[in-house]
Amino acid sequence: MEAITMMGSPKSITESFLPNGTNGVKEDKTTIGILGSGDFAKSLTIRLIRCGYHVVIGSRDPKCAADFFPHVVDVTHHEDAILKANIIFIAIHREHYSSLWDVKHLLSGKILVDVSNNMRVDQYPESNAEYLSSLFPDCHVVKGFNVTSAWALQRGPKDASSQVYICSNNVLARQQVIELARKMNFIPIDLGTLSSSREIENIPLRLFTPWKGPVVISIGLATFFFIYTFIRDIIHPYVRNQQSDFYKIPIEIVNKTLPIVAITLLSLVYLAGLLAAAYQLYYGTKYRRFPPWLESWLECRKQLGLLSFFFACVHVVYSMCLPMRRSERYLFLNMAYQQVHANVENSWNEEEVWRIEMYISFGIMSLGLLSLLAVTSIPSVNNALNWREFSFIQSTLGYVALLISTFHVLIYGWKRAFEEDYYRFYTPPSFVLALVLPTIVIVGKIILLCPCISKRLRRIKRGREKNHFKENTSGSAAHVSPERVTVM
Ligand SMILES: NC(=O)C1=CN([C@@H]2O[C@H](COP(=O)(O)OP(=O)(O)OC[C@H]3O[C@@H](n4cnc5c(N)ncnc54)[C@H](OP(=O)(O)O)[C@@H]3O)[C@@H](O)[C@H]2O)C=CC1
Ligand SMILES: [Cu+2]
Repeated sequence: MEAITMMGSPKSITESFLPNGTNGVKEDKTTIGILGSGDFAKSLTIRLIRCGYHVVIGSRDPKCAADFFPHVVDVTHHEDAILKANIIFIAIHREHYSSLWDVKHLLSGKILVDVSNNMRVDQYPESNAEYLSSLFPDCHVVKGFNVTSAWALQRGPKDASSQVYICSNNVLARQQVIELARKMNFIPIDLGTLSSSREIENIPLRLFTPWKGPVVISIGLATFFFIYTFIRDIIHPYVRNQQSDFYKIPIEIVNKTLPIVAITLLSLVYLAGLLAAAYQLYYGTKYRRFPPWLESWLECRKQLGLLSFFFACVHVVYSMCLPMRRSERYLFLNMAYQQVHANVENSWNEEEVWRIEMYISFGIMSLGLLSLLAVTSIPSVNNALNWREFSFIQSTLGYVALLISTFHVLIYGWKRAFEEDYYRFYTPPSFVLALVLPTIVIVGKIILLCPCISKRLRRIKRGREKNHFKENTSGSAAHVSPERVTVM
């Protein structure tokens, strides 16, 4: 641990600067300094005051800045503020850090909390906190609080759900700031040394990173199947028979697209695991790294699964609303009229009745299973399960869900696809496209379940294969093995 010299009241960093600590501040309250009087400084001040701290603001123009702070806040010059506090938040942008150069001698030994963010990921060669530390090597720079917004800070300590990531090269300074964060009703996460600050600075710039790939895939699939179904079910009949079915676009065409996307995404979840198993079988080891594309695919299975669940849910809502449509009523009345006209008393068709009953039943069952998979992917639920239980639900029941969904699609489409119109043989109906991937996955799983293959796979997973040691010493351990990653 490096030697620490403190300016201001406490002589050692081990002394507490927090409320109820014996830091020698005249008032019972601990003084926290903030340099800068912008949005973040204002919100931070409010939160600190609410949590029982005394705040001193260091500003270039204290007179002007004082108007924006409650009267209990001491708004003063940088020099004065630095002398009055030992934990000092640097609430100014990185570009202006060097303006503190003049007060460098006063900052020596203080804990500087760097709260800054950047505009872009990895904007500068070194993180802002590391830059601050290089400017003021005699200070203990702690990175933190940057993941919270000025708005979230103002909402007050009642909203005690937000996490803040803290790191510093000085363990005691880090502990002080962690304790401060806790007292401010944040959940502090200790990320170790200042080298983590770059990662912490990149956190607020992330925008649903793990979701990007799966969302792009879903949108791509939805667009493709929508256009395909539109051409096939609307444009083709129009060109061929001048039949105008454009009214089907908002509901029927969309509702044909949704289940295809749902089942394709669910197949992608399990296809990744199958490919990983095939890879391990091929190389005879689990200690070989997967190619990067497969690794990323395995890592986004949860998002793919949840998106599949989302599309399935929307499909259910659309399907339940089908009878509400005016078009459905007209078609129904027309059919009844034609039936009367043809003098048919009873149009009951046993085969059709069974087909639809089975179709709906399989649909409900697959939605039930998908819901179960989605619920067990919630971290708190997932933590309550042991690995075997989790793997049973996510793997075994997941495959059952895929099988049932496949039946659901098959029962719906087979009759319409092969009996209605000859042109359907030339262009595969959407439902046939929807069945390509699930069929590959189900057949792949059946092959893996063959006794000789599953026995070999089990040996590989237990690390008992002959070439395991050879591969292992080459240092290419698979970080994402198929059984290690959350399936959904
Ligand atoms: N706003 C937010 O929600 C969040 C902000 N942050 C970080 O907090 C820091 C402050 O952000 P924010 O309050 O929004 O920014 P503002 O622009 O609102 O305030 C910055 C403050 O820095 C001081 N300042 C401006 N120019 C200079 C200069 N040339 N030299 C010295 N000091 C200067 C000013 O204070 P004065 O005139 O009193 O000297 C000014 O009020 C930034 O690093 C930002 O990344 C982090 C998370 C969220
Ligand atoms: Cu359906």
